[in-house]
Amino acid sequence: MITIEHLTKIFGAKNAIDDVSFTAEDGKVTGFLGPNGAGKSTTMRAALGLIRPTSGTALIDGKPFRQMSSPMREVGAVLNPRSAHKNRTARAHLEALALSNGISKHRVDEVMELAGITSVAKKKVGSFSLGMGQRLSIAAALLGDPQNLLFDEPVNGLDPEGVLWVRQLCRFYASQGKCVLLSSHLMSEVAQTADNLVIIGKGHILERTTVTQFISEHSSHAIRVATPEVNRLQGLLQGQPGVAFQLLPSNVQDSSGAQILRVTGMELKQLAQMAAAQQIALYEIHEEQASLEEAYMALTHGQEEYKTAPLPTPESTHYQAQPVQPHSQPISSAPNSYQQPPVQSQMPAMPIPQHIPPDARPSTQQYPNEIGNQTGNQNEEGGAR
Ligand SMILES: Nc1ncnc2c1ncn2[C@@H]1O[C@H](COP(=O)(O)OP(=O)(O)OP(=O)(O)O)[C@@H](O)[C@H]1O
Repeated sequence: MITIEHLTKIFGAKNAIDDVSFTAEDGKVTGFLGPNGAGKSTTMRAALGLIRPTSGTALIDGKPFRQMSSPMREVGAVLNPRSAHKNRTARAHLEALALSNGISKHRVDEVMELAGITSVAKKKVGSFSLGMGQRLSIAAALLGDPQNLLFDEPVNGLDPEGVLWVRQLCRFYASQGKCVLLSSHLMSEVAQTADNLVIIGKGHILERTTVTQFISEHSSHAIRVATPEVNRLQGLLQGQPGVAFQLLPSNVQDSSGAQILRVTGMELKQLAQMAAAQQIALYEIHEEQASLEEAYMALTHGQEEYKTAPLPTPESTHYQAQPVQPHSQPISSAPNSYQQPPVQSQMPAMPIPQHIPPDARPSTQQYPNEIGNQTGNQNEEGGAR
C-alpha cells in the first residue's frame, strides 16, 4: 500500500505539489492522472526517496523507502526508460540489480522472458529504442516480485501489443493482492486498467474516485444505434416516457451506410430488445464513451502547466493554398514518394515459463526493427534500489 499524506514539494520558487494526499490500496490498480507538469513524477519520486519532500510523508507499506532493507522486493518502479547504463547489456544490467538485491540469476531470465526482451539480452542498452528501454525498466521493476509497483507513464514508446501487455500485467498484479500505482496523461488508457483514480492538476488533487464512479458521473448515458430502418425505430421510441432521440446528420454514418440515432433515457439492453421484438434491423449499438475523455479534459481544463497556442487557420495567415498539380507520373515512381520499408522477418517465438499466467504473458511478437542506433542518456536507475 502506498500512502501519500499532505505531501508538498517546493523547488526554488516552484510549488510542484501542494498538500497532496491519497492512498493506493493493495489489490487495486490506482490510476494517477494529470496533464504535463501536474506533479505526478514528483509525487512518485518522493515515494521512492529520490527527492526529499518539503513537508508531508510518502510511505510504502507504512515506511519510508529509505528504511527498506530489501527495496526491490518491496517496491518495483518504472520511472525512466533511459535509466540503465547504455554500455551494459540488458542482461548485465538486470544481473547487477539482482546481485545487489540478493535476487537469483534465474529470476533475471524470468523477467526478461516476461517482458519479451530475451532475444535482445546480449544487446547493449544504448542501442535500445524507447519501447525496448521501457520493457527493460519494467523487467527491472519486476525482479524482486515486489508487493508494490510504481509505474510512471509505463506505456510511453510501447507498441499496441506492449500497451495491452502492460494493462494485463497491472491487472494481474492487482489480482494477486499487490498495489499498483500507474501514472498517465490519458483517461482512456487509465479507464481500461485502473480501479481507482487520483486526478492531479498544478500540484493539487482535483479528484479521488473510482473509475466506475467517474464513468457513471460523467458518461452521457447516450446510446448510438445504426439502423437501415430509422423511421420505424423513431416511431417505436416516440412517446416512450423519459426517452429522447436525435437523428445524427447524414455525414455521421456507420460503415454500412445506415443512419445513426442517438438515444438517451433508456438502457442499451432495453433498446436492443425493443428493436428485436419489432424485428427492426440494427447494424450497430453502443454506449457513447467519448464523454469520459471530455469530462477529464473539462476537469483539468485550466490546470495545464504548459498551454499550447491555437493553431493558425488558413484565414489568419497569408498562406494561400496552391492548386494541386496532377502527378505527371504514377505516385509509386515519383522521386519523393514514400517507399514502404521492407518487412523484416520475425524472430523465433520464445518459450514462456509455466508459472506466468496466460494473460500476463507477452505475445511472442518480437521487435526486430527496434534495435536502432539511438543512444540513451541515462544516469538514473529505473528499478527501485
Ligand atoms: N528538479 C526540479 N526542479 C525544478 N522544478 C521541477 C523539478 N522537478 C519537477 N519540477 C517542476 O514541478 C512541476 C511538476 O513536475 P512533474 O514532473 O512532477 O510533473 P508530471 O505530472 O510528472 O509531468 P509529466 O506528465 O510531464 O511528466 C513541473 O512544473 C516541473 O517543471
